[in-house]
Amino acid sequence: MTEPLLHIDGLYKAFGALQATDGVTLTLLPGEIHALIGPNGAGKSTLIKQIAGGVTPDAGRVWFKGQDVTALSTQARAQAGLGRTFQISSLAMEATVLQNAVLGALGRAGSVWRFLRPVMRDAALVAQAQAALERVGLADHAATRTAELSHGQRRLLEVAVALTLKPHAFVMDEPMAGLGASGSKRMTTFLDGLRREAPILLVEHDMDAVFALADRISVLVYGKIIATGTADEIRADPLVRTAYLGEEDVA
Ligand SMILES: Nc1ncnc2c1ncn2[C@@H]1O[C@H](COP(=O)(O)OP(=O)(O)OP(=O)(O)O)[C@@H](O)[C@H]1O
Repeated sequence: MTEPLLHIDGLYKAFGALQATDGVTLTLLPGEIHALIGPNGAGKSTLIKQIAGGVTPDAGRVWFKGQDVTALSTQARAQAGLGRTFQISSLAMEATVLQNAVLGALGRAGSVWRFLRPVMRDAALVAQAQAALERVGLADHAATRTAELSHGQRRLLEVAVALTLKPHAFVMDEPMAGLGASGSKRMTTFLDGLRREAPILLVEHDMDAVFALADRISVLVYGKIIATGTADEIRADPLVRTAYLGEEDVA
């Protein structure tokens, strides 16, 4: 049997009386896009934060490439090859596109800001950043101030930033959010190709993208996974139809 790259084993997280994740177990296999869907407030972002670091689980373990990473910081998980894109932009808006990508390649943020000038003279880092920009189609915008990018371009830049660390797996929180039809299509095509190099755990509300891309879909409702399966299995699942997908969405 194929070993999962990422194995989430019984994760729990409560915020006061609210059980945001309630014993979530799932795997991410090499080469796949595993989409995680569910209504607003189901616990998807909390789960992603527990996987990538940032939210410490009350119980449960996160295994990445056979290693227990539950106690590792977000940065250590990123350095270990777990790439992440955020729901809310983590880009430095006043920096150029290339500078953001170089910060990504450095694997750190914030505190490194004051060292940015010397870092921009590091040829290897800059080359790594440029290669990532090339892959997402932003090479021509390297010198552009990030604030001047369109929303869709910023989303692609976030993916490029994550790519600079050459991740072995991705967790992505709503990469399609706010993209127009053409932006979504472009991102869908990009993610479709990316899965061969690094599997993707994809949290996404855009059902067209989810059903077009996902090898497997898990449905999270009130912090619990109520179903996992292929797009066809999920469409046909009566529990999912009742709990989440409107009949019109699955027709
Ligand atoms: N830091 C926090 N403190 C208190 N409650 C929180 C915190 N983070 C999340 N919650 C609550 O936990 C529940 C799950 O939230 P979460 O953001 O994980 O859901 P989600 O499925 O990602 O929702 P959406 O699709 O709207 O992004 C929600 O009721 C939310 O209000």
